[in-house]
Amino acid sequence: MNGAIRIPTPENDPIRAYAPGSEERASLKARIEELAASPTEVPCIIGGEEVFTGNVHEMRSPHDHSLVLGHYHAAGPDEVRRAIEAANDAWQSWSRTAWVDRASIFLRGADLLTGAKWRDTLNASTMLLQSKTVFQAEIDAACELVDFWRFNCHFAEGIYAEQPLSAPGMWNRSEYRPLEGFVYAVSPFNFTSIGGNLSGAPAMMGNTVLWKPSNTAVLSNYFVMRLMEAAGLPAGVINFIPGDPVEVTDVVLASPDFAGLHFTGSTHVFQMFWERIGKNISQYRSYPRIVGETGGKDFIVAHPSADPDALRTAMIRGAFEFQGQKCSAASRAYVPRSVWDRMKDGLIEQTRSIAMGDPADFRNFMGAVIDEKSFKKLAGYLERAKEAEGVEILAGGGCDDSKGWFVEPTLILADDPRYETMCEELFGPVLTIHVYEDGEWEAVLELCDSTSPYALTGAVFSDDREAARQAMDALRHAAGNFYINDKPTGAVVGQQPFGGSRASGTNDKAGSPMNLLRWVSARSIKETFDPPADYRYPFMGAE
Ligand SMILES: NC(=O)c1ccc[n+]([C@@H]2O[C@H](COP(=O)([O-])OP(=O)(O)OC[C@H]3O[C@@H](n4cnc5c(N)ncnc54)[C@H](O)[C@@H]3O)[C@@H](O)[C@H]2O)c1
Ligand SMILES: N[C@@H](CCC=O)C(=O)O
Repeated sequence: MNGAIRIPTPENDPIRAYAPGSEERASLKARIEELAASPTEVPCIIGGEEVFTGNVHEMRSPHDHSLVLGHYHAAGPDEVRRAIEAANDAWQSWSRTAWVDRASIFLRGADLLTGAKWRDTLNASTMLLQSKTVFQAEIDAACELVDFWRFNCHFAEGIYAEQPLSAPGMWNRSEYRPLEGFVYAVSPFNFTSIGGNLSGAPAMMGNTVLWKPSNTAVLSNYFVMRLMEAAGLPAGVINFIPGDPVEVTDVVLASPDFAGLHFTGSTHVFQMFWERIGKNISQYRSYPRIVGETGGKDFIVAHPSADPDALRTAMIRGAFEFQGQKCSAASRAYVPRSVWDRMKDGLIEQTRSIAMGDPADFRNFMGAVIDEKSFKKLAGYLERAKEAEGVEILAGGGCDDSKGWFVEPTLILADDPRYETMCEELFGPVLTIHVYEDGEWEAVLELCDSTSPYALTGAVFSDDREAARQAMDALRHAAGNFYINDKPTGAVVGQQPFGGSRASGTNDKAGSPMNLLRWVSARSIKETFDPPADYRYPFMGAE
């Protein structure tokens, strides 16, 4: 196509309210009922073909064990090899496909997702299999995914426009080539949009992809794959291969065509990937790009000038929305005694008032945690907290697995600021609070900075500008997303590029040009218009 094409200027997708009596509410509820009543058979999708491997696994709702939402067919080593072949075949044409054609597919996908058909399907499946409330599903599976695709097209346009200077007699150009090989996208259970972005971002930049979704989020992720196909994604560009993580990964990492890892998940899994890739390094055609956003132990630190009402609201929303299963969730708080005395009762009362249950009942604020493994891990922390000296459970602390994996929103008060729940990522609805004496502000900042190996998100609450500035400085490397007088969750694409450093990841900021740059390998092209025809420099030989 001739013409300097311009991507439509993106705007964040508005969050729908699903108000009682609204058409959108009725339509979403109908889709939830439909998906719950008619189980879905999820195949692998390899080279555009559905592959039913026969190695089937149930998909059960976390808030209702008896509800089977369908089965997915797991990829084994043969299917993974087929997916690598399909990705390599598709690479021949996709890596040469014009930017305008690649962009239009993702822009179309985003547009389709603003309509009821796809929006309801992605939201309903996220509510049913990941136990998200309507609001949490909407900001993730709908809004954030629309934003990832639209904003990334806009950012990619900026990358392609970045061109070098040309001295007289030449024309210099930067060509942003896709990587030579395929990208392996490995996504977590907790954000449907992350699956669409881990697979979509490299594909948008001209790469082909093997996408291994989390086994506890297959349903919504499968519909994301279907949506990309409906938007026109050619066969083999993204290959959807749910399966045993170790088995799938063994085959992927053994391929010389492995060119990049786009990972989001826990820190220990990412570190395992890094080690294995390092060990295999000499067998790859190129140095694989490694991008990983991982765990967090996200903090709220309050100054004596903090507004107790704003602080309480941020603690509750930051810690308990989506059952605390956000990498950004507030899980440790440092509160000065004077503020604590004014907020404690309200915090406990409001935490106890939280409605928990089936997300299909739109009145619930929380659903269940994702699976039995997570339930047991959380139950273990709560049991130990009940016994530990200097530790008090102020609200919650109970678990109930009779119908689903329900863990109560829990507030723990810990005298020891290095008690285990102040340091380790629990990934559940548990907030541990350490109360400090008002005069220890600077010491508490140092404590907050040094307590955990993570550095993902954090927030300071202060009505004193100087104190906020001190916190920003002292905690400069403690969080990749830092909030002043706001909860540490809920980053919006295009507004707060997301990611952390230290043990929290490579901080390549999902949904930003920094991330997209990892999926291209630039070629510098110099074209000389009138090449010299004599090897001697001008005036050579002259005294
Ligand atoms: N920093 C971020 O942006 C961000 C965003 C979301 C989630 N997270 C983190 O993700 C974690 C929660 O998600 P999760 O429970 O799905 O994480 P997880 O690490 O258990 O799984 C993530 C992905 O890795 C795969 N995997 C697991 N073990 C593997 C292995 N041995 N080999 C290969 N692949 C393997 C899983 O199947 C899944 O697809 C938390 O630690 C959270 O903080 C981080
Ligand atoms: N980007 C999301 C968190 C994603 C990880 O779970 C937030 O900012 O809350």
